[in-house]
Amino acid sequence: MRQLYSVFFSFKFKITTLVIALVLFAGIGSGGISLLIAESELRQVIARQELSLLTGAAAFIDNDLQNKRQLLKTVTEEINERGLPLEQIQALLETHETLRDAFFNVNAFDLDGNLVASLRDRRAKRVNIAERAYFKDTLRLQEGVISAPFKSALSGQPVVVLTQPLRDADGKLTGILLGAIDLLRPSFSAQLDNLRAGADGYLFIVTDNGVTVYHPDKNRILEKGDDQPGTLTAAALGSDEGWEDGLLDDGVPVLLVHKHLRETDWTIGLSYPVRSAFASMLSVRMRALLGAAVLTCVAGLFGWLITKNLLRPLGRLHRHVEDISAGRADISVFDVARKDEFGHLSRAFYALSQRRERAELELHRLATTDVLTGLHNRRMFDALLPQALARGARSGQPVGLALLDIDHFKAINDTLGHPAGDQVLIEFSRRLTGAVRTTDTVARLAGDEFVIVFEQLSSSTEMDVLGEKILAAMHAPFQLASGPREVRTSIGIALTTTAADSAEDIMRAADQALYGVKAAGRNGYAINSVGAERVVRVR
Ligand SMILES: Nc1nc2c(ncn2[C@@H]2O[C@H](COP(=O)(O)OP(=O)(O)OP(=O)(O)O)[C@@H](O)[C@H]2O)c(=O)[nH]1
Repeated sequence: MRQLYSVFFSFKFKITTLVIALVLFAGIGSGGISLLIAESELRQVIARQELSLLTGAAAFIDNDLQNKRQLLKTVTEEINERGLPLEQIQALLETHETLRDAFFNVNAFDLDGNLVASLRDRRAKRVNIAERAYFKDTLRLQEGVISAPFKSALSGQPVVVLTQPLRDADGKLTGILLGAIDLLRPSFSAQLDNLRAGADGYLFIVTDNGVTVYHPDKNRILEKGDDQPGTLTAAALGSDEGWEDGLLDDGVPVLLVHKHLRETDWTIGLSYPVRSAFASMLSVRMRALLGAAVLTCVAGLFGWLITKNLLRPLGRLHRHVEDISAGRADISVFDVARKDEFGHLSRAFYALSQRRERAELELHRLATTDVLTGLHNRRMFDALLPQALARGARSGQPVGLALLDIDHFKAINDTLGHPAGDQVLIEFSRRLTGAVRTTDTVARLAGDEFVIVFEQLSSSTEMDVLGEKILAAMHAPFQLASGPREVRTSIGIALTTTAADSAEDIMRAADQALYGVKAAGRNGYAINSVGAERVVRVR
């Protein structure tokens, strides 16, 4: 749990999360923008494609209406030119086979709107169309019109009629000729039924009043469509041609393409569900999302590996600091040659550690050195003596220890003052150090008490020479500020006899020897062996 917690808060985790977030942002951002652009382009392409399909359908209907109108006009002109009375029109109509193909029925009406001829049924019931708008319009305009779709009184079918005015030889109106188109008959709708947009798109035709002229669902023919803003009808009637987004009654989003017909006030529309219109785009989108997800995973993995690799020097630096703190390594492990930030950090740590090491050394020096003389102090001596004894025990060579006390030092202090006493102590130390080998250990124990440890003694007589040498070193008067001063010293020397002799043993023996020298009048040395009861007075 704790490990998991530290992973979450690790720099590595944060960087990796950042990398993934950036990749996601960039991926989704650029992918999304590309998809949007592509979708918008594709929408234009599809809409244009559908509009061209619709233009073809519109041209077909326009041509069909024009041909029918032309046919009706030709028959009307023939009637008018021949000055045929209304009662002879029935016979003439029956001679024109093409009328049967073009129209569901062709009728003639007199000026009162009464039926006078019917191509398909001579005995058709005598209907009156005087109140029909297309009848009135034809008489008023004295030219042919196309009616709004309506339910035929004769056939009961939804129809649209084309009219032409009939005239006598003098050019006076005598009635109208009317060609009916059955909106449910294949001759009108078959071609449109075949024109479909995809599997679930369809064509429809509405009049300017929003009445449905054609719809694949035949029940909707003659229905007045909802022309509220946002509906298919409103969109279709909105402009001459174009495309826009729409919604079906059941909320299905559709691409709506529409075009106004040339021959009449109808608009042909095409409703194409977005789902199938953009099926290829949607599949591209899915694949793009999948690709982005895979890319994100791969980027995350690479981000993790790269971050891990990049941060490796930081981990090493951390381990080095820990190792140095624990004393397992020294500061040379820092990689100060690196040129990057980790190099800067390593160099900073190196410098910091160097300063700390120097401070520690200084602290150690202060703790183990006698400030006045610069010799080892008592603490250091206590540490060094057992080491020297251990070395002697290993090599089998005796260890010698000389304990020194300046004779009547108190008198120097008392007569010449403390600073003169200090001067004597300093000069005494200098001469003492000069009289012995550099490998011998010289320390100031306290006040005017000094000690020397001798190692690797070749013979016990060597200590005699050393005693003499020290006495001789002090022989010349000390040059003090107050003038020259004789300084003498008493030396008690002890020698180890067995490897088991301890620091206390040899100190005690040296002390005994020193006591002996003092008792004998000072300014001399005596040698004692550890374990011996008698001090051998030498001088
Ligand atoms: N100037 C000076 N005096 C010190 C220092 N440390 C201790 N003393 C003095 O050294 C003297 C040591 O006196 P002792 O060793 O007891 O007396 P002594 O006169 O040497 O007598 P013997 O050793 O018996 O000859 C004392 O008076 C201390 O005050 C120091 O650092 N500087």
